[in-house]
Amino acid sequence: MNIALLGYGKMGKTIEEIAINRGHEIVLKVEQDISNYKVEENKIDVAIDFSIPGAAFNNITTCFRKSIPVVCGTTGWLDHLDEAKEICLKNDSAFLYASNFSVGVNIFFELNKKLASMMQGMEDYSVNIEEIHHTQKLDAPSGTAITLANQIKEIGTHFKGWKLDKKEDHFIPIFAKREENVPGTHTVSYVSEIDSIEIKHTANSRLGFALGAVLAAEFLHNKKGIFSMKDVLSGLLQDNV
Ligand SMILES: NC(=O)C1=CN([C@@H]2O[C@H](COP(=O)(O)OP(=O)(O)OC[C@H]3O[C@@H](n4cnc5c(N)ncnc54)[C@H](OP(=O)(O)O)[C@@H]3O)[C@@H](O)[C@H]2O)C=CC1
Ligand SMILES: O=C(O)C1=N[C@H](C(=O)O)C[C@H](O)C1
Repeated sequence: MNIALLGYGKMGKTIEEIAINRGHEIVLKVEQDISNYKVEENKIDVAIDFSIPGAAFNNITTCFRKSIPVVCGTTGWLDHLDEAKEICLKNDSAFLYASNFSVGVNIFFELNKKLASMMQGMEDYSVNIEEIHHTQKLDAPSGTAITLANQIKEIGTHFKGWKLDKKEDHFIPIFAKREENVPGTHTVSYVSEIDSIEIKHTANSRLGFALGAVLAAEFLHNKKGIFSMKDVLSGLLQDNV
């Protein structure tokens, strides 16, 4: 496949390595405002966006308008996600967004839902989420932590949403920490006076995120519509996990 990389930082470079190893070609690297590039001249099969929160929406909708399918992992721009999906469908293109592309985190998402439903009605426990990332990260909380909180909110009907770095009634607290060189660690804890129950995912490098993004791009090639990592991993993540 001919792949365009929208964003060529830590993730863009890791994706390039994996994509080439899997026999793909990188035909375009967008590192600044996409209007400075002649996107249509590159016979792009799929674009993969790991850029910055302020650029993702413009990058991906520019591709949709040229009927280029997009895999997007950029976090921190989700207020515009529904609008991006609309523009994708209007232009008969294809889109796959995930707050986290690693297979391990997608298994962790399933565990999170299972634990949230087991903890329903356990009033002695309060839930909180902690995420730890490298100090260059632009957004907080992480997109993955927001996905975890939204999953808990959908199951535990008394939650109205989440709050960053503070405890408030009816909201799930997300504590965001920044430490040198941490690729991404997420912990969901249920705490009572008697004991604590925790589930935790630790990324040891960026390879898992990048491999997942390339698998998603291979899945999206020649498709139209809106997809998720559940579609990519459907054989692996069965409903009865
Ligand atoms: N969904 C997932 O699985 C994962 C998501 N992420 C997310 O991916 C994003 C990128 O992460 P990461 O690679 O670590 O970040 P980096 O900061 O290393 O890379 C982002 C790159 O985008 C460049 N950039 C700036 N403006 C534009 C533009 N208009 N168009 C294209 N590129 C631009 C930056 O250039 P410059 O430095 O010159 O500004 C930088 O090189 C983040 O939002 C992060 O949260 C990260 C890992 C996994
Ligand atoms: O910025 C990062 O590095 C990461 N961002 C994603 C997020 O915000 O959840 C995914 C991963 O944790 C790494």
